[in-house]
Amino acid sequence: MPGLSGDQIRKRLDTARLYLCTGDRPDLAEFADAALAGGVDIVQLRDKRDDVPLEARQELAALEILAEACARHGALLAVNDRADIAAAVDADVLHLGQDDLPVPLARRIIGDEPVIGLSTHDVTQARAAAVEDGADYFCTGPCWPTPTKPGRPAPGLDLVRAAAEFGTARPWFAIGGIDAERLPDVLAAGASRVVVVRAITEADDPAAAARALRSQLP
Ligand SMILES: Cc1ncc(COP(=O)(O)OP(=O)(O)O)c(N)n1
Ligand SMILES: Cc1nc(C(=O)O)sc1CCOP(=O)(O)O
Ligand SMILES: [Mg+2]
Repeated sequence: MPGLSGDQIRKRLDTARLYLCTGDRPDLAEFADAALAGGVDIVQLRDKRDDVPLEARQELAALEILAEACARHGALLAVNDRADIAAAVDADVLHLGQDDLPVPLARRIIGDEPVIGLSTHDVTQARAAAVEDGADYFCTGPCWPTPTKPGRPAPGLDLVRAAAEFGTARPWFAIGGIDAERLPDVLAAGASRVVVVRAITEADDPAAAARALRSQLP
């Protein structure tokens, strides 16, 4: 099946509100189907148990499963960190952190079609991601300290408020410690898009958990 064009990917990114990062798991296909049915717009494979990334072959196998689920639901498939893997699987999205490959170098590897996202953790980084050429979207966080990213200091909702004040047209997402109970505070701080891990991956009913988040988003 041919992949989405760059224009199609950017249109879907514009309307995306709920972004899920998930590790590999034995029920990955069923889990992804449930989360996507609940309203997830973008799914990223992010498997860093004990901070150790997956071997490339394992990552490819898991991404093949997620690619099928995303295609079934019209969602975007995201690869974390690795431009080579994103290019190999024709991913829609490559997500980079501040210590990963710089955006222009990753762009050389993946070409013009996929979108690139960038993590930011303070106002200087967020402003750069909002105004400079390069990233197509950015994330601000963590909103709360989170065991999913141990040791990462949380700038909290102050960074969300600052990002909202930029008034950028570039899509941006709040991340870190967000669940259905905390989401109203994140929205009140000015975000309209969120990324979650545990709020869906640890839910007994991933579809219901995704719905509980999606129903609060604009
Ligand atoms: C959508 C999204 N936002 C932020 C991150 C975190 O990226 P990074 O800081 O590179 O940390 P790791 O996830 O690579 O451990 C993300 N992966 N996805
Ligand atoms: C992967 C990641 N990146 C963050 C950042 O601030 O860039 S916070 C985070 C973990 C988010 O997991 P949860 O929803 O379980 O708290
Ligand atoms: Mg990274």
